[in-house]
Amino acid sequence: MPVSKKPIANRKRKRHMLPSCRSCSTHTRCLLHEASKQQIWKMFTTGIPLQEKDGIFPRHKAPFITFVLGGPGSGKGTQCAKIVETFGFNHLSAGDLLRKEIASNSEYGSMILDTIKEGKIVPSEVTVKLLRREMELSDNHKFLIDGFPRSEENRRAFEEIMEAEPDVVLFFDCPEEEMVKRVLNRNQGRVDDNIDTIKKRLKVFEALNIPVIDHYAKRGKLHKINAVGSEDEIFEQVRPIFAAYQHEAK
Ligand SMILES: Nc1ncnc2c1ncn2[C@@H]1O[C@H](COP(=O)(O)OP(=O)(O)O)[C@@H](O)[C@H]1O
Ligand SMILES: Nc1ccn([C@@H]2O[C@H](COP(=O)(O)OP(=O)(O)O)[C@@H](O)[C@H]2O)c(=O)n1
Ligand SMILES: [Mg+2]
Repeated sequence: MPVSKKPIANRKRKRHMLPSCRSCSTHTRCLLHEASKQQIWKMFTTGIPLQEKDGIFPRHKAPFITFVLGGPGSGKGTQCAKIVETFGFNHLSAGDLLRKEIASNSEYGSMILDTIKEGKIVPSEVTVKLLRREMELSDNHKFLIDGFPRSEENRRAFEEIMEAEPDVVLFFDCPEEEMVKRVLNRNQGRVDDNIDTIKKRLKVFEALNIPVIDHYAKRGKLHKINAVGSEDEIFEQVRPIFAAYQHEAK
């Protein structure tokens, strides 16, 4: 699955420009600090660029947020790669960020690993912090947030912490049989790509993710896509959605 193509040097430069914080010992932890968050999100939500005196490099564009939903193996990651290529979004996969956290031996690593093996949902606070850090570091204001929110708890945590809502929500609708087949053939060495975990994940999807999908359908934000067909056929359903928003998202 593709990760951000942003050069590392760029990330370091941005971190360095963030305000130093009396409560935190490093610039990285400072990203999670309330004051920094409020400044960035004040600008994100009002669209008013920050001044140098605000302590962070001025940005000029409000974020354009897309949530990408669908069951395990429905093709979210595959279609996100195509959207990135065609429309230039920053792809943030919640699952990839959690897996990176495991690989980096973070304090949450073993809890995340156990949760993923069980097909359950990691506490929202952890996932939203990871997403927030990536969004704060991004030079790109167009975000594809893949595999999130997976529960009403995820959704509410994002809204509260980020003080933002998605502009667009995509739902890749795929029959269970097809999802199971795809996951079992995925071949990426994932600990959760086995029949036991996939069965649990499908139950969790029905119980926790469908209510989120219903929520956005009621709010008129949901774009339901038939996820059966070739990758290109599916992308031809996705393309017009972003083409219609292209002016707004620029
Ligand atoms: N339209 C498709 N038809 C068949 N296989 C697909 C299709 N789209 C993706 N796949 C394959 O299915 C597997 C799951 O796709 P992925 O994009 O990882 O889904 P998700 O992120 O929703 O779990 C991958 O091996 C991928 O190559
Ligand atoms: N918002 C999220 C996203 C993923 N996850 C965890 O990460 C696992 C893999 O998510 P993923 O998005 O990479 O999975 P796919 O739908 O791509 O197969 C999920 O089954 C959850 O255990 C989570 O807890 N919360
Ligand atoms: Mg995925």
